[in-house]
Amino acid sequence: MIKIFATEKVKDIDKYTILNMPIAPIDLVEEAVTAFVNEFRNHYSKMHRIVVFAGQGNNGADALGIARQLLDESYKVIVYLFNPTGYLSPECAENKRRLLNIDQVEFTEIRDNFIPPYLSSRDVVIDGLFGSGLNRPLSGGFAGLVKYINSTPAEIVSIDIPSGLFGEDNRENDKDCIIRANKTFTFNFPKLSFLMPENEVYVGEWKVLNINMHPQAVADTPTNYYLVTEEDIACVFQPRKRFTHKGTYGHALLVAGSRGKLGAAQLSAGACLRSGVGMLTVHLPKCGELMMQTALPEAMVDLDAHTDFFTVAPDITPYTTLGVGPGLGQQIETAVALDELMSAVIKPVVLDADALNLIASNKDILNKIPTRSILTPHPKEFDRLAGASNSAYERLQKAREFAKEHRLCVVLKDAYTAICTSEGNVYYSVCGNPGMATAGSGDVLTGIILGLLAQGYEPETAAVAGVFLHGTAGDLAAAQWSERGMIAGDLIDSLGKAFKQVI
Ligand SMILES: NC(=O)C1=CN([C@@H]2O[C@H](COP(=O)(O)OP(=O)(O)OC[C@H]3O[C@@H](n4cnc5c(N)ncnc54)[C@H](OP(=O)(O)O)[C@@H]3O)[C@@H](O)[C@H]2O)[C@H](O)CC1
Ligand SMILES: [K+]
Repeated sequence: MIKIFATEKVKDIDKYTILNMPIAPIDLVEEAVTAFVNEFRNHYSKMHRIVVFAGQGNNGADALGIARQLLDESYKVIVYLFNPTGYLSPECAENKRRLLNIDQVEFTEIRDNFIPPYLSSRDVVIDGLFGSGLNRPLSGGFAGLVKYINSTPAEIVSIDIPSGLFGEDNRENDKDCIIRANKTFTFNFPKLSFLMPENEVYVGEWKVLNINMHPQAVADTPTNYYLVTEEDIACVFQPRKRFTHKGTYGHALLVAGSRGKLGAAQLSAGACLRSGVGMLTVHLPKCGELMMQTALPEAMVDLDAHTDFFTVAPDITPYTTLGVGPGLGQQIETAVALDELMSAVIKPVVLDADALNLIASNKDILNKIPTRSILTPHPKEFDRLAGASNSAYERLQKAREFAKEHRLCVVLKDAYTAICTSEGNVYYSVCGNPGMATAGSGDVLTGIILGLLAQGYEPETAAVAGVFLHGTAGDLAAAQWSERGMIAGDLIDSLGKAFKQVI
């Protein structure tokens, strides 16, 4: 897991690193500078003019160091250092001194008035005005400068974080006074704000660059936010032992489908079967029998009394666990049957789609859901459950509270899906792609998580690993069929390869 720290915690990690590595602050900056230049070189040739904007703190120190290293490599660079208060951090002052050692460097230090340079689409701006030390929204001259840079056609690359953007909560920020970068190269871990859809316009494409941090400081510094890596998922899975049988791997019950939405049941069931489950029974309205038995001979079918939708809670004794929701519909009889079903279960279940919509309009059911159950809402479904939010950040905080209050695991689906556990932790998966924004994709995720839960994985593990495998399958499907050409069924077809890649 990569820990995602609040920006103020980074300072503590820096301090610990400087004291215990030991490494001098100026050398830490130089590491950041080298990491940035190594990445920058891969994207921008010497054909571009590089215009560096540096601030007074260590983000500015990075910027001045980057200017120096790029000049050493014969890039054409001009540098503006903004120093309205006349104070530079020690590392910034030292990097200014080192930069000025270079003959004929084009360097301007601005104390008050500033006439901005003309910037064309061939220029690349390096934004090193403010980094993790930003402590209030930009105003005055800095706000004007940021607005000017944004108004030009120049490409913008931000150091660590776009200037003006906070690392976490931007609800109170002035949205016009934030650099709109094309790329952000950030140090050691993504900032939480990078994972919010509303900030994509500022962050652009982002990449984490590793610089030395003391491992003990990283290990000891607490956080509630984590980025899941392939290695984390690889070690979750136990090898399947030779002397095992289908009973070893659980018997899942999927309650899904209604007339016109039977495909959701089929997709979810297919994904569940491809996730290593021992047996799967699908509880369906009568109209789904032929389709399910034909499309998925591996699945067993348990028929509802009704022809078109779910009306009678099945006996759950034979099953290890159950998943409810894909394509279920929202009939009153379905709500009653769901209520009955939730009253009968005691072990964690997976709830998705219409199961969540029914719960949103019949909140009593919420109290009947077994603790540590997994809910997989997309943003609109979550808003129906917990009330509307003005931003993804606000929704995330609500999802954390909701998960803690109801002792559930909330999988908030989005470009970067957040898994919020009842302990208040959030696990992010950043694999997957916009090709997965297609009908049935969520049904597939429900099936995967159900399959893992039935095999006995802890609910939070099943949720995290399920989301990761789903995203990996999505990336494999996009590689084969393209983001536009892929459909949800391709995710199921790619699941086997996803397991092979991850484990
Ligand atoms: N481990 C790492 O990740 C490393 C990161 N590095 C780089 O260092 C910066 C963080 O540097 P820091 O000096 O802490 O902060 P900033 O450069 O962002 O600037 C802070 C100064 O800015 C002033 N400030 C804050 N908000 C505003 C504002 N809205 N308007 C004007 N001025 C503002 C603040 O001073 P005040 O006294 O006015 O509050 C600070 O002086 C990190 O982002 C990386 O780029 C290192 O290179 C090494 C390790
Ligand atoms: K910056």
